[in-house]
Amino acid sequence: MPAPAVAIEGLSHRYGSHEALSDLSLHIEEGALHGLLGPNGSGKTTLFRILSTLMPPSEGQASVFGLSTTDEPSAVRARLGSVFQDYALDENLSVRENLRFQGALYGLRGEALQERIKHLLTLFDVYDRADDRVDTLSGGLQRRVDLARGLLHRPELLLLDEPTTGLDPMARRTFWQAIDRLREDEGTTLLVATHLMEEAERCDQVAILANGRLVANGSPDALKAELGGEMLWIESDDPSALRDHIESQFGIRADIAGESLQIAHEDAPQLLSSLYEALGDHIRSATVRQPTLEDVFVSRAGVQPDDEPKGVLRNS
Ligand SMILES: Nc1ncnc2c1ncn2[C@@H]1O[C@H](COP(=O)(O)OP(=O)(O)OP(=O)(O)O)[C@@H](O)[C@H]1O
Repeated sequence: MPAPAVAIEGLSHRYGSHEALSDLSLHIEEGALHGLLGPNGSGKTTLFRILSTLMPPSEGQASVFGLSTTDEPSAVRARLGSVFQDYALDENLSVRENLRFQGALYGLRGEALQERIKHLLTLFDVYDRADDRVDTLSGGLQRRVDLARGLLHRPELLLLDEPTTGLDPMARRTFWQAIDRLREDEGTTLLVATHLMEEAERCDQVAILANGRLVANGSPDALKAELGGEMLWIESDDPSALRDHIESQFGIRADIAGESLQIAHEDAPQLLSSLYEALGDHIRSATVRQPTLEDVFVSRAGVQPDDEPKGVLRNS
């Protein structure tokens, strides 16, 4: 069997005494679009730094297509590309100049480099802006140029760290269309950190990190099915008091999500009528619905997804 695109075994990382990653094991199959979800500070960037060979882990190992990130870092770097939140473009240079410069760092030059630049910019629908300075492009276009930059050397694995932060919904959609074209065209394996549930829904597999630990991993449908049955959302003036009542009187788990309580149950309507009977005074309103990935996140990570960090990009 070929090695998986990424194999992470027993990975831990400490900054001083703070454990940012804790005994993480995870495989990413070749050709997959694998999402990485987690609250702020859950260890996503730390994992990306280790995978991209920027630092060794404190314990455990990670390999990319069978190559160890610590023992064979240059071979790993040749096979992976990264597009991180702070994009790596020089705003004072044109799109083409940026890509030529980046290509040269990977030993690409001449006709082959020109062709590769043209191919990627055309694939991502920005070729008509090739000779414009980067600072004249909208945020959405800059992200697509940065994506082209990360792909110049034909990496088989691409790490994307919150690639659409700061973009409006339209620019986000266009960015994801570019990703779809990339997968069709080059079959690239993608690991993408995101805080957006609709982006995680697009992934074949989703891993959820909380406090440096892997708390869930599977396809979005499988993760939702694991919650079991339907979701009951209850609004209350005092969700934590209501949770304590429910847990002690009914012996079932309830998670607090903002002003609501979230309960997964195989017969949520029946449970709701029992709750109304016993604790009606504490319930402001309630809804029953099919589980979403956000429900999975709340249940596994124990917190609600973070709000979008404030971006400074101009959109379109
Ligand atoms: N260089 C560092 N020195 C000390 N602590 C660090 C360092 N980098 C990260 N940390 C801590 O390690 C933990 C994991 O951080 P990391 O940046 O990997 O999380 P993250 O999931 O990427 O967060 P975010 O979504 O906010 O980018 C956090 O508690 C963070 O404060």
